[in-house]
Amino acid sequence: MKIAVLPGDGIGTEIVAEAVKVLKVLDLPFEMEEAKVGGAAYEAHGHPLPESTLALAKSADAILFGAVGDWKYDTLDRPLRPEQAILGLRKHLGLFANFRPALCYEQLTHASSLKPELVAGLDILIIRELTGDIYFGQPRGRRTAVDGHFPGAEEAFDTMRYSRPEIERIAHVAFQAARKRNKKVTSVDKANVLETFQFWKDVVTEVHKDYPDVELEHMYVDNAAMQLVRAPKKFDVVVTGNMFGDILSDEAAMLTGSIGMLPSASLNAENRGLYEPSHGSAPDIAGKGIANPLATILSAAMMLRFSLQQPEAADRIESAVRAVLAAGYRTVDIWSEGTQKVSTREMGDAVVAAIAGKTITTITKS
Ligand SMILES: NC(=O)C1=CN([C@@H]2O[C@H](COP(=O)(O)OP(=O)(O)OC[C@H]3O[C@@H](n4cnc5c(N)ncnc54)[C@H](O)[C@@H]3O)[C@@H](O)[C@H]2O)C=CC1
Ligand SMILES: CC(C)CC(=O)C(=O)O
Ligand SMILES: [Mg+2]
Repeated sequence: MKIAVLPGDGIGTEIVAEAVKVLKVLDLPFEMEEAKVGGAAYEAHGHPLPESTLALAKSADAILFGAVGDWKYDTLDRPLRPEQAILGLRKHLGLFANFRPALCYEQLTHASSLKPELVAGLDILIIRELTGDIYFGQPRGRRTAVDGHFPGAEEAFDTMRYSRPEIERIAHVAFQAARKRNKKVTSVDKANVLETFQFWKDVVTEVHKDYPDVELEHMYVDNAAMQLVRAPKKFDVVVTGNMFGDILSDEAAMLTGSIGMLPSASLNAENRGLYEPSHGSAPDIAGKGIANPLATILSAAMMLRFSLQQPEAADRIESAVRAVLAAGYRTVDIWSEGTQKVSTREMGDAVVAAIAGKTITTITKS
């Protein structure tokens, strides 16, 4: 078994190093091979997703990905920007189903910006369609407007589109996931304005006929954004398109305490997957050793469960994360009074120690 390790840029290298440490302590029969991606690959090879990196990703049983991007690349032509690497991997590998579980760990109830009673025990799953929508739709570009409010003016345009099979397959994923949970799917759309999302709603409703045991509700995205912070525990599985899912999952991250707590799995039809934290490369904190590595470590656990058939090892990682949080270890993004601020590396070390069965020093509240 081979894992392709693609750390990327910014905090990507720092957090992936901790996840790799955690995977190594499990002593499982797989090899890891690292390659550059994003801005790091652009610097080394002139392209954010070089052929060699793509070939490694295609040949591996699973991919552990950090994050890509930096403000300094924002003036590059779009095909050369670091973000094209992750978009390219999703497209080339057909990674259409993105699972973003938002769990509020008991110890982090007070780390959320919401009232503790709103988030205590939260366990929702956002399923984001990942290879369609306005992020991939063609045509797109710049041109001179021939109509609209300002004919003759320079304008930019993108294309929002979804085909029936694209919607059907993600809807099946969502209903099947809900069957293993609390049997409720909220399909988020903007059917009141966008034809693409009226179609989305119609197709999800048709697919629902195969799952009479699962409750389906439809919600407009603006309301969903509001309900997520009003009463998040009313959701079970949320299924939505690429752009709405991108935005809502960052919002949901704050229900868990921090974007540094939200892992993700992106799967294709063969259940091969790419595993990455839901956040980006965080250039504002890169190099400071303060990034929270837990989303990446928890993504590695998802990788063991979904792609590498190692559910016990995944459980061990998740239990270790609970143990270090219970012991009071906190990176700065989840720190609160009475807990211990630790660095990215110290958090990784604590998870490794917990897996190895070593006693973790409990930090007592002052
Ligand atoms: N999958 C990917 O590779 C993604 C890449 N990006 C790229 O990342 C770059 C930065 O984008 P932003 O909009 O700033 O989003 P971001 O997710 O990188 O950061 C947003 C905020 O969250 C904080 N943050 C993120 N991860 C954290 C962690 N593990 N621990 C503690 N704090 C954390 C950051 O410090 C920042 O204040 C851009 O180039 C963007 O395009 C953004 C999202 C996903
Ligand atoms: C390049 C972006 C589409 C990445 C992102 O924001 C995400 O996947 O959440
Ligand atoms: Mg995002």
